[in-house]
Amino acid sequence: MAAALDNLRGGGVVFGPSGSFEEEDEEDSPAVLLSVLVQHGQVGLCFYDSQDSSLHYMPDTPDNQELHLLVRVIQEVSPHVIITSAKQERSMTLFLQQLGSNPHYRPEVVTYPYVDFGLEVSKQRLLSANLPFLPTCISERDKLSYLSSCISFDSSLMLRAVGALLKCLDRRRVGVELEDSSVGVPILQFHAYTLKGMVYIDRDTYSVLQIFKSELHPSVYKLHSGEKEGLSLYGILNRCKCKFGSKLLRQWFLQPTQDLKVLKRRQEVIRFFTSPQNSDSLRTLQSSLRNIRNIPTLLRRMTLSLTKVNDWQSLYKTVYSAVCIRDTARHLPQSIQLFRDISEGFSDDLNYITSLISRVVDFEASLADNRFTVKPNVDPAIDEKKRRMMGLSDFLTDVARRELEHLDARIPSCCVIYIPVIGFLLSVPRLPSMVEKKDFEMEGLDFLFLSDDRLHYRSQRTRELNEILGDLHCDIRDMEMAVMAHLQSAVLERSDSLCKVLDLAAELDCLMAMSSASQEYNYTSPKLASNRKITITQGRHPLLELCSPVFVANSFHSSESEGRVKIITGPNSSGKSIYLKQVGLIVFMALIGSDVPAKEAEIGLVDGIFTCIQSRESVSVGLSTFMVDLNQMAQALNSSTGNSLVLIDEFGKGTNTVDGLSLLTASISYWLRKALRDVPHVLVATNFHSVVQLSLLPSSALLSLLTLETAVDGDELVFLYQLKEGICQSSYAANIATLAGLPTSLVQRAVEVSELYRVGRPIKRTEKASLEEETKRCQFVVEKFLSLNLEDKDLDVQRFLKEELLPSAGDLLNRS
Ligand SMILES: Nc1ncnc2c1ncn2[C@@H]1O[C@H](COP(=O)(O)OP(=O)(O)OP(=O)(O)O)[C@@H](O)[C@H]1O
Repeated sequence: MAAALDNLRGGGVVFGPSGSFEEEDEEDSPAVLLSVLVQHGQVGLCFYDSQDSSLHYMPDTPDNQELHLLVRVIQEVSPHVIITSAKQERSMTLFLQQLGSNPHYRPEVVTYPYVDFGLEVSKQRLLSANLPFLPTCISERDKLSYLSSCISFDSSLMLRAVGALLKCLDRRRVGVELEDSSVGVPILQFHAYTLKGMVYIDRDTYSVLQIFKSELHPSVYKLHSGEKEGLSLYGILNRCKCKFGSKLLRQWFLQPTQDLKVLKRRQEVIRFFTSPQNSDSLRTLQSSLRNIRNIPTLLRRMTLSLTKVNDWQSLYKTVYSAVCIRDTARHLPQSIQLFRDISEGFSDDLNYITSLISRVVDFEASLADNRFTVKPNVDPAIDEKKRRMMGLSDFLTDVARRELEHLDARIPSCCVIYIPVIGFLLSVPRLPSMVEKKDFEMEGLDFLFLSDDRLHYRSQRTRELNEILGDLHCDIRDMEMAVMAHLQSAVLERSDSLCKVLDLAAELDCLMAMSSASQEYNYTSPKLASNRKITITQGRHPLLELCSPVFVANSFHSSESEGRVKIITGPNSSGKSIYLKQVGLIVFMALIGSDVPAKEAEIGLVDGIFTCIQSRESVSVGLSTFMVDLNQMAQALNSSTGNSLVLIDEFGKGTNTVDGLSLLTASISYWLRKALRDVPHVLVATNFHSVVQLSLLPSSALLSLLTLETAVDGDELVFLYQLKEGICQSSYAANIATLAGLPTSLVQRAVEVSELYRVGRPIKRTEKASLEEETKRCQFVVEKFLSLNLEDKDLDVQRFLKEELLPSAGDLLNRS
């Protein structure tokens, strides 16, 4: 971190510690104020740029111990003021200390009490901020709804940082110094900020694409977190062997990148391990990786001298395994950067540490005694003391015999024992006559205690033994602790090498995990390019293909010549959403360096994946489902660029059909009317067939219409899941409803109403009698008919038919 921070140079004005400008002639220079909060490995930040009065926010993102991400943000933004909480995590304190020691860049650091970073306080500050683009009469509730489309309310750390930033802006009156005090600092626009090279993906996208999916564990009360990973992309790719590998993989998932250098570094390793002839190396390395333990925790314990026997064992195993990994990596092609880094980066310090530990620590004895024990021949003084300890029992028997000669004749036997800290004692059995404490007194002996019906005394002889032999046990212990302290400092001196092991081992672990998944699921290595083209040949959905016995692969081509805006229509359940998500997932996988489920793929790197797919209702701001939809659409419309991927599924169905359809049409038209280079890759799945049937969209070479094939077999609708060009002519809703098990009569009535509605004829209400009544009526007619005497000359059959049978039958016919 120190090196990275040393590279930081402030641009423009440098604030002095007092906040005053140091360069007078730059009094009007714009200022950038950055507010940041770091908690539990996550960074939430935002900054205000006074040049255009804009507020930029970065959704909460995981960062490592050294806060590399924050360093990069500060490098890129060069804030003049950094606002943070007075209550900080250790990583942030270290970060600020390092920042203070950089002579080239000295931003002013402002700390506010932790309460200024409260979530509710922040929301209130945001609501009362000067937002000139909002109408003055807007209600607080509407304001909150509107703001939730400008700034991500899901990222609580970032939102809390916004609160502190607004407080600072207010206090300093940035840009409104000469205005009346009632005029607040204006915020003219909100921007989502992503580091150069990073890809924007919000939390909803992670959830709808099932990149992560946490499920509550059934035995939740037994577990700490109570959560486990459900069926998700992370779940199927995470085959890491060490905890740090899994952690790094999660970070890669949360920070997809456009950096071709990084991605190609990952791809070359995956390509190597997916080749069947290298599977032996993969297995060898994976078995060594299993032993890599949490090095930072071990080192921290060492600095606090809290190292336990288990820690020494873990450290030894870790370093020994690291040496094995290095030896294996040295035999692998050194043209692959990671193997070269491991061969060179795993230094001889590791050999030194392993040989030192194995020479010094007696693991067997340590485990038996549950304390650090030194092997023989490490320290002659310890060996000598231990020898004396060993010979002590014979010697003490001798002493005891001589002591017995001087004792009261009633005492049948005695022994001399050694108790650590207390020293040597004379131990004699208690006689039946010894009842009271005064009975324990013996001449020339000092009574100490009674235990197990034995009396313990200090005698002249045991006093002498204490002086001559000292407290042997404690001495040995102290001396061994001194050896341990030496060993600790020898290890700590080489902590840099150990930390490097962890970083490279975690990277290797992730890449081998991704290689195993790629091999098992038959993925392919995508070609990465920095053009604006995405070509996926016979792509598959990585999760559905695992659950479905047959999966139909589909291709995706998006470029200026093949169209960048695709509208997919198709009956319900025909596979539209799956196709949309599969494209999103394949692009995402390419952006983390993974292989992808397709026959071939060429992915032009995208700067963001925006989704407008129904996920969950946002409880954080109390928005309706439709409002969440609109927020997502607003985000996609406002923030996507010509290099983004936008996935829209069923937008507009949360409101009245015509309004939903209009909003969807207007949104697609907005993109189609943009300059060619600004049109993102857009994929829209919709059940509003009128969008294409009524030709509501402007004609454009960038627009292509796709549908998913189905076939009708008699009354039955068969889904073929095959994508083809064209428009879906019917929703086949009736067939699907029957497939779903709705009563036939109900479906028939729905078809009838739908047809009447389509041709514009009146729809009459039906009042159907209950089945019971109908059966009664039928029975009545049949009984009447059977009771007729056809031979009766007076029988008026005509009357019977006209007056009794026909009205009942007509009634029945009308009702059926
Ligand atoms: N390519 C495919 N191969 C095999 N089965 C598929 C494929 N695509 C979809 N399916 C199956 O079809 C089901 C429905 O797919 P999906 O949810 O994508 O339909 P949809 O067209 O989006 O429906 P709706 O319009 O009702 O949302 C999936 O759960 C899956 O079982």
